[in-house]
Amino acid sequence: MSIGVGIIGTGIMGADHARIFAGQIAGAHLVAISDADEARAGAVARETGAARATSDALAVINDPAVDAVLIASPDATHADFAIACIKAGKPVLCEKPLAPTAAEGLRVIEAEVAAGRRLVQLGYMRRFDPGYVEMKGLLDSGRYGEALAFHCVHRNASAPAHFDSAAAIVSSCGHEVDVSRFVLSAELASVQVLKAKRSRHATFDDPMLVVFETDKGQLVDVELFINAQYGYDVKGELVCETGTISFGPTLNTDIRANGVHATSLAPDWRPRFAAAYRIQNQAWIRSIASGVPVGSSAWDGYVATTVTDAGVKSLKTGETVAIGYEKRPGLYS
Ligand SMILES: NC(=O)C1=CN([C@@H]2O[C@H](COP(=O)(O)OP(=O)(O)OC[C@H]3O[C@@H](n4cnc5c(N)ncnc54)[C@H](O)[C@@H]3O)[C@@H](O)[C@H]2O)C=CC1
Ligand SMILES: O=C1[C@@H](O)[C@H](O)[C@@H](O)[C@H](O)[C@H]1O
Repeated sequence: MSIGVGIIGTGIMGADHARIFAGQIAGAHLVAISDADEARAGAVARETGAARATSDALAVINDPAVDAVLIASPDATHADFAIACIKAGKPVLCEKPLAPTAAEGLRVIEAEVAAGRRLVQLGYMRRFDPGYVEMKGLLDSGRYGEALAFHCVHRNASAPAHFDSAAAIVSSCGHEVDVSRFVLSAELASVQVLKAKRSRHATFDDPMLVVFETDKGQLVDVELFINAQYGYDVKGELVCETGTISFGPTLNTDIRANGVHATSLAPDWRPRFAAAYRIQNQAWIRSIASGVPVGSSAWDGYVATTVTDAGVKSLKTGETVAIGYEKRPGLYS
């Protein structure tokens, strides 16, 4: 059986997901595409072979030929569309974040708990990135002892027009929140956000250093630099008791010339995490067929928003903020 997929939002990410579904995913076919800009939806539908294009997201969710929905519209729309999918009984792969704040994210948890089954997967695709997966596997093997600290670097070439300091914490650093919980199998207990000297290319606090302490006493530090100019660069180094684990170079081209040895960098996240998006989307389709959820759940999405809420609070004061969570419902145990 082939699963009919509908996509909401066909900007940078939605169009990329549509191309991934059109060319690289088994067991699924594109049915309907929506974007507030109908012409944009139409262009992506023509390019990817989706049957229908509309400006009405709810028409996609309620389309009888759509079995599952991918949400790639702006952050503030995610919770309402995810809840509409849950009410329609349709599995949904919702781009991160679950919502801009934990209060909004909790509404999705309530809807899913009321439905009594897991329908939401969050698009924290780093859980499918071969580098992070291997890092977690090596840590879990026990060969290097306990993880003590996790150094992370998250640099973008330039910020989208709508970005500010809080968006950098929610939308960019949210990835490190999710992937450090995944790699370390730990919860984040506190956060402190420190502002570095502001780059003259930035209109908000950039770079920032975000420091978390886990419930196991480990430190996770994230250099967040959204206007780094030179390219997209994501790094991670795990410091363990008897060794360190980091993932390899980000792109494939390796140049030796003029006395310099250089590795090319992606301009943004799409080429850097191409494998992760493809593996994530394929895993989502398989999980719909098998009924076994994979990846980040709505609960993981709620946790990430709770952590980033605390980060935004720390941003204002510079103080360390303790992070408190709601009780985890049995659906997510
Ligand atoms: N997992 C990842 O690595 C990444 C995830 N994202 C997430 O993906 C989402 C989309 O980001 P981008 O594609 O960069 O944004 P974008 O601005 O390029 O695209 C958003 C699209 O949604 C459309 N839209 C707005 N309201 C809508 C509505 N009510 N119904 C249907 N369409 C609507 C807009 O017209 C636009 O075409 C965001 O939530 C963002 O946080 C973005 C970049 C990378
Ligand atoms: O999710 C993403 C963007 O929204 C965000 O703006 C970037 O910083 C991330 O690297 C990318 O993966």
